[in-house]
Amino acid sequence: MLQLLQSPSPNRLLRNFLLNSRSKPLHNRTATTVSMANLSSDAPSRGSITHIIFDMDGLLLDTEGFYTEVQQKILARYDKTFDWSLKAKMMGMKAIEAARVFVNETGISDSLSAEDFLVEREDMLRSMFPNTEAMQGASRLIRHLHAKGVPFGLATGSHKRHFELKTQRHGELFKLMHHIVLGDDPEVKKGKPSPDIFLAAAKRFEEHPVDPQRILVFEDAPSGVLAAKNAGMNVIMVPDPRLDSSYLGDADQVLSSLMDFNPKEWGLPPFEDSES
Ligand SMILES: O=P(O)(O)OC[C@H](O)CO
Ligand SMILES: [Mg+2]
Repeated sequence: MLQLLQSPSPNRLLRNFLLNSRSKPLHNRTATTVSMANLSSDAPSRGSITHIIFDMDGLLLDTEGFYTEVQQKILARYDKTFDWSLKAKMMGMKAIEAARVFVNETGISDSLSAEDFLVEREDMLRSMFPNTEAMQGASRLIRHLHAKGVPFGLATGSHKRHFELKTQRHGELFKLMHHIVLGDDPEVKKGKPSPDIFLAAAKRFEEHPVDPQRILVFEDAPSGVLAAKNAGMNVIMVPDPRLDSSYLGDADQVLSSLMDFNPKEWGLPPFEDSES
C-alpha cells in the first residue's frame, strides 16, 4: 500500500482502527493468557519494567514532518514523489544511512550522492528545527516518570547539532533525562535497526547491568522497534497513523498516542490524573 505524503488524508482503515482502539492496545505479541481469577487489579499484565528508554523524533518531538517536507521538495526536482513506503524505511536511522536509502530507493543516486543530499537539506532543516513542538503526552509522561523516580534515558538517531536545534525550546524536559545517547555517539557503530544505541543507553543507567526484559522502549519508527527487539527489550510503538499497518506487528504494544499509555500494565506507578 503506497500512501502519498502529499495527500493529507491518512490511511483511513488504519486511522479508524487506531481511533476505535484508543486507550487500549492495538497489538500485543507478548501477552500471555492469564486466568482472570489469578489477575489482581494491581498486577502488571505485560511485565515488570524498571527502566525506560525514549526515542525522540516522531515520538517525543514532532520533527518527522520537517524531514518529509524537505525530502518532498528535493524529489520534486527530479519529478518524483516521496511516499510513506520510503518514509517508513528512512525514519529512525542515522542521517547518512537514511540518505543512502533515499538516493538509492528513488533512483537518483547518479545525480545526487547521499552526502550531497545531506548538504542540500541541511539549510532547510536548520531553519525548521528550532520551531519543533512536543508530541501530545510527551511532557506529561516524562514529568510523571521523573516525579515517581523511574529512571529513563533517550536514544535518538539524531546527531548532536540537530539534537540541539530540535530541543532548543524543550530544555526543561530533556534535562530530566538521566542520560542521552545520540546517533553520533562513538558507541553507536550502526544506527537503528542495529541494537547498538539501545544497548549503549541501557549501559548508562546507574544500576547497570539492567536486564533488557526490565527495560521498556518507546518508539515511532519501524527501524527503532526492530532495534529495541534486537536488544532484547520491550517496546511500545506510537506510530504515525499513515504508517502501513504491516509495520506494527513487531512491537509489544501499539498506541495511538502517549496519552494512552497505562503505566500499571507494565508495573509502573499510575498517573495521578487518571486511574491508569
Ligand atoms: O527517531 P529518532 O529520534 O531516532 O531520530 C532519527 C532521525 O533523526 C529522524 O528520523
Ligand atoms: Mg523516531
